[in-house]
Amino acid sequence: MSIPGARRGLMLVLSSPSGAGKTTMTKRLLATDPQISLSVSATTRKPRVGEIDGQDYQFVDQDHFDRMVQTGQFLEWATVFGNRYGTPRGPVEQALTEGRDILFDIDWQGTQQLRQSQSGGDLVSIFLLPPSLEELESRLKQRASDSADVITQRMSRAADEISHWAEYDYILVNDDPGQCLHEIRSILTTERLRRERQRGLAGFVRDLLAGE
Ligand SMILES: Nc1nc2c(ncn2[C@@H]2O[C@H](COP(=O)(O)OP(=O)(O)O)[C@@H](O)[C@H]2O)c(=O)[nH]1
Ligand SMILES: Nc1ncnc2c1ncn2[C@@H]1O[C@H](COP(=O)(O)OP(=O)(O)O)[C@@H](O)[C@H]1O
Repeated sequence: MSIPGARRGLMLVLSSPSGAGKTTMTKRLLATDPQISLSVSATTRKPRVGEIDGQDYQFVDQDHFDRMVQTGQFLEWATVFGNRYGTPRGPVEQALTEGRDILFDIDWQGTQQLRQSQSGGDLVSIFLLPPSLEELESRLKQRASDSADVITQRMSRAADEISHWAEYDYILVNDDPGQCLHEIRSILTTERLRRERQRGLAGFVRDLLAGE
């Protein structure tokens, strides 16, 4: 009798208003869980100091992005803060087929599109809230990667982004980062065990009952 092990991969989405901690949680999760890999988005945004092309984002110009749209290379794409962001289709489809999990740091527009896609059943979505708007602003300032204008623009969009909270499966308040990571890992552990994701269960139970 073989114990069921292989399962379908899942798509774990992390969304939040800018500055609430998606990138921080993404990096910590990737560093502690070898079974999940990041969907590297393409963007027309300019790289921040320390961001690596091909690792944090695939940085492309507007023409290149348009060509990717026209040739159907995106699973979803959206305009956020005046820049375009999109999820390349190929690596996601390959990961799911091979039973590997994939992590997305994308906004509510992208999450809606993934939910409606063919792979919508493989989606698990988490929305991160900041403990307060004051704390959100102080995190954006402390990150020191954006100009004052950009920070104002991101703060003015925060309420709009937060208004989509109820579209997500799980809501976490990112106060203590260690606690938040623990909660994300707990969700992942539980979702991996869902009956419909486990392959070979029916055969396992049949053999179990037959005493084999
Ligand atoms: N729809 C969509 N949104 C994305 C994608 N990649 C990043 N985003 C979102 O775009 C927004 C801006 O990202 P970024 O410029 O890195 O700033 P951040 O908010 O500080 O992470 C965030 O809400 C990201 O989650 C993508 O491929 N698709
Ligand atoms: N729980 C937390 N407590 C305090 N600071 C945090 C926490 N999570 C993230 N930060 C800091 O806040 C800033 C914004 O976080 P980041 O992960 O870049 O957010 P996002 O990707 O959602 O825009 C960074 O400087 C990060 O180090």
